[in-house]
Amino acid sequence: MTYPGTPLADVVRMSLRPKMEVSFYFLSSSCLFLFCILASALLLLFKKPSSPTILQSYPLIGTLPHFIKNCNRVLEWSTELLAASPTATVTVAPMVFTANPSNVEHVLKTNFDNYPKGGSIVSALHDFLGRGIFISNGEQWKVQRKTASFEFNTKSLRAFVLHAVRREAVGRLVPLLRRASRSGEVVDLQDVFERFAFDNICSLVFDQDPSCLLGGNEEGERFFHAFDEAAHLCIDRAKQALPLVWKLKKWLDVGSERRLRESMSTVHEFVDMFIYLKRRRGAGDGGDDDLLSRFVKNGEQSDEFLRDFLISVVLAGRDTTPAAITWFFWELSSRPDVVEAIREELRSIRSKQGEKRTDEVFALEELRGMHYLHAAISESLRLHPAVPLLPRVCERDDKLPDGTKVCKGWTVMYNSYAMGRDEGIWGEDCKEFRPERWLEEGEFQAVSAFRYPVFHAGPRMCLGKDMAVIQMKALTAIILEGFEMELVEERGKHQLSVSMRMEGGLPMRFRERQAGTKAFNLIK
Ligand code: HEM
Repeated sequence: MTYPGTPLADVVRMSLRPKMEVSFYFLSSSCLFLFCILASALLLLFKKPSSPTILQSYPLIGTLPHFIKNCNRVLEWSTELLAASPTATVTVAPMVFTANPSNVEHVLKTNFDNYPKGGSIVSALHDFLGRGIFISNGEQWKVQRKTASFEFNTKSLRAFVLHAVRREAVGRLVPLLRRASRSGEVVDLQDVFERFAFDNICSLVFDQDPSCLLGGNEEGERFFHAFDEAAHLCIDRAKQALPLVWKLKKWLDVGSERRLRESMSTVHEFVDMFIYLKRRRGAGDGGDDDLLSRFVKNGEQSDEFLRDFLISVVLAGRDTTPAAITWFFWELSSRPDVVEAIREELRSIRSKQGEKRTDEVFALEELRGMHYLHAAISESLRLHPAVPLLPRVCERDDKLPDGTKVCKGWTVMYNSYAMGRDEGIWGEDCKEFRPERWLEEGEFQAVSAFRYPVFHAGPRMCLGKDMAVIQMKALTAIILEGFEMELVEERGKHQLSVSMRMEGGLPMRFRERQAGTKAFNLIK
């Protein structure tokens, strides 16, 4: 394994530090470049774009000033532009933003091969994810997708997921909320959900329990923090308007790039160790329902393949589900009517169970039957998609269904946040949180994934969708049956990282419910 910070980079770094000898040529061309950027940024500040769908481009520097001005608010910026565009598509060459379902279908399905993953996000994540499913294309992606789809669709994996959720919820989450409700302590529910999800995904992927929710396992905490830091620093790379800056820092092995190298190396060490232990113990010996055991048992994949694949899966599932459920609980905190409707559905399912089961957690089939809860979760994801913006890179010149021209090498970015708030797709009440819009005669009705690409769409659609919905339903049922909750500080601003988190966390106070289930003492 080679990392940045090679001997050559060290030599250069050492020689640059004492006296930065900058040539006259470099200095003058840098000044000219900076002058162009400043001049254009000023122009941009005082001048309105001439067209709502094609943003102004400047001599020499093209659309760079737009990106520099908005690189820390790409989501808000692109949403504003899309709302003002009659076709819900805006060109800021070399980028096209779209919230148009026909364009989304074209890019994600009809012309799938022409829009692989690439660009700044892939180069930013490459050191961390290697050739993992999340950023690979072509044959490399197909092989992983095929094997993973098979495993993700097995009944035994779903049962395993639910078992892990129950164990974590009943053994850790409920006692934690009970303690907080008795002491009056405020709980950051976002942090709780993130720790819960990390424990959960590590059980599913490696059969390892870092017990982050308990906060008691030193090695588990080290793994949790290293993963968190590596993921966030990679995304910070992708957000920079000038990738050259992070590439230079990486080459010099300084600042955030040094921290990133260290955290990635910690994550890689842990995952290598899990693979080694699993191979040594032999899959089938003990717990063999986790993904790593399934891959070790079924194939002859190399350790490197396994590591890249597994880290990708952890990344895909670790941030998205907690972000989604945090926003859901934020919506619930101001909607007692929705909370009551969910409780009513839970009561009605419990009443079918008969007396002997009133203190048990719900089974898979019962969770599937929760139509209103499914509608409420989908409604929250519509307004607060965990992955609000996704890019694809165009391989050959193309034209989108609405007539937008896309040149080779350009990035097409679809914005599911803007799509979720689009009147054309959802009607006049599109800004309202109204779970009923998903129900027909009490049954949940899905919509086309191209109009609602919250879990992506087409051949690369999210593999963990069902699993995530099961997890969110089970968790919500356990919390709402057992506790009343109250938001203690105003929240609602988003913070864009691996997924769309809530800025400042979600501080909640809990109170045990008299009418809640008597105990959560059984793990089925
Ligand atoms: C609410 C929760 C979730 C949301 C909103 C979500 C959303 C998404 C989205 C938008 C993508 C496309 C990403 C891209 O192409 O760059 C994706 C892909 C993926 N997701 Fe999820 N996800 C969720 C939970 C999960 C979970 C829990 C897992 C695994 C246990 C998972 C596994 C994956 C994988 C493996 C891919 C890559 C698929 C491929 O490229 O072929 N996801 N997800």
